[in-house]
Amino acid sequence: MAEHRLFIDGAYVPATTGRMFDKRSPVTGEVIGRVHEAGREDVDRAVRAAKAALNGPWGTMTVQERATLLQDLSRAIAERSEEFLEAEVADTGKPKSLARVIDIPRGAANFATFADMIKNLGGEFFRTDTPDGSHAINYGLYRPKGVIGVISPWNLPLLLMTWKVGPALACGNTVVVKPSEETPHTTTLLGEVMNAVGIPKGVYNVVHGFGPDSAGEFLTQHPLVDGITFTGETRTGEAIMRQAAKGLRDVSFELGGKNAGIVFADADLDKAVEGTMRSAFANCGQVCLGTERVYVERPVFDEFVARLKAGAESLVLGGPDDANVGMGPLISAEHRDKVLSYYKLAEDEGATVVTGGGVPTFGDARDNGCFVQPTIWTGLPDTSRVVREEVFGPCCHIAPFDTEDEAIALANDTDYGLASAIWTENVSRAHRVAPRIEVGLVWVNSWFLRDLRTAFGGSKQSGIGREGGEHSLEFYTERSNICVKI
Ligand SMILES: NC(=O)c1ccc[n+]([C@@H]2O[C@H](COP(=O)([O-])OP(=O)(O)OC[C@H]3O[C@@H](n4cnc5c(N)ncnc54)[C@H](O)[C@@H]3O)[C@@H](O)[C@H]2O)c1
Ligand SMILES: O=C/C=C/C=C(\O)C(=O)O
Repeated sequence: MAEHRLFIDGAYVPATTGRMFDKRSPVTGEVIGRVHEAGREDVDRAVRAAKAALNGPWGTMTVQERATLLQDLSRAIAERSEEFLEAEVADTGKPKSLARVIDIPRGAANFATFADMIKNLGGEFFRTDTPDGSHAINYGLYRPKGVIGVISPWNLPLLLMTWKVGPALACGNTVVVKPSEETPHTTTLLGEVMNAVGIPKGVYNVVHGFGPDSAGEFLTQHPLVDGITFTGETRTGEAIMRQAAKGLRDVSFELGGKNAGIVFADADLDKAVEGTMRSAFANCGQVCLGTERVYVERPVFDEFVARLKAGAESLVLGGPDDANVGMGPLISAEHRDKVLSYYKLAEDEGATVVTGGGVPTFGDARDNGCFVQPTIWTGLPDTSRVVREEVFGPCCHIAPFDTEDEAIALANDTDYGLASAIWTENVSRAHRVAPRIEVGLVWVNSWFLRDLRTAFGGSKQSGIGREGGEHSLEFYTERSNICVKI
């Protein structure tokens, strides 16, 4: 059975608490790992190691040397991709067919992309006239922010953790990562790769544990942590922001969503159905960008609902190794209880259950896992909780609309502002509607199509700040302006 220790100052160490917690398989419910739970003392050691590493060989490396190391790291992840794949699917239960094309390659790309970008980071320059008839020159420089606390979730563990660690290291910072308690494996494994390629000790540290009164809180409260980057639930973001307020530490947050898909009658319905299938059910609906509200123009409403229903009912459910499987389990029994509570609530609120709404039976060990049926509802009012709250499961509600303005108003009628997908073949309409959706990311005739140079993040309660491309470099650095009187 896998045992996940902490990774501090380049070495795997047990937690000083002596405590461990179980990691269960979402596919069968069996215990598949034991995880060391870091205490305040362990987190303090990790943060101090990260602080010290800023002044070690890492701190004096040239940008070119750092970028070369990160390219080596990216290649090493790709070379060990089968190992990362096994670790990721064991923790999450997601299909290998998905993790092989999304999670693991992005783990490698997140280092390569920012290794390239950092080499081209320029700066601003101004020539300033002075009253004595001479002038001054002002130029901007970037420094690493310092020790970055990285708190990551369980839905895309390696992808989302490296999305932060990649640019943080490219900018010369050091990190202490607290991965989700549900998915400790790939973050721990990455420590081996860091050592193998020669990233100096103390640059990458991992502490395991939970949030409140555990490693997450100890890390975000630590006074030597200079910045905190967090992906997870909106309510957790609020708690972390309070913790970061002490000492005025900077935060970058990627939070929840209640994302709308808008399907116009002029859409290519094949594309719209295929895209909505992925956005609602991929990763068992556990993607922050996923579509949980679909608005469909009335003339194609019935056909769209029927085709999405057929698609959902054709999905094969099961474990990671079966190539026919299109949907795995939810992450945990606890999360399944939450999702099933929304399935029940939808019925209590008067939904028509188009398909699903329950738990599949397999007649084997998977019955002890965390599977739920892909589920589609219609008929709920805009005020219902199921239409307003993030479920984070394989489900969506579909409602009709009659006009473009109505579709935009419905899409914007939410506390969240992460992403949206618009389906139309009318290019003018696409450009007219997309800017009016109050979200950080709008996809037209696609979903989760990523270019890592672009701004990524959410408005309203979906986040604070943007990461991606130059936005990541902005968050993970401090600027100095140097003013030289001539
Ligand atoms: N916007 C995005 O890019 C994005 C991406 C992925 C997931 N998400 C969101 O993440 C959520 C699902 O992930 P989750 O359930 O792991 O989220 P979560 O907020 O429960 O946990 C995320 C991390 O925060 C830690 N944590 C919890 N309480 C803490 C505290 N008080 N102090 C410090 N750390 C604490 C957890 O241990 C975990 O590592 C969904 O809401 C989803 O929308 C958003
Ligand atoms: O579940 C949320 C997915 C987030 C994806 C990214 O942060 C990304 O693709 O960089």
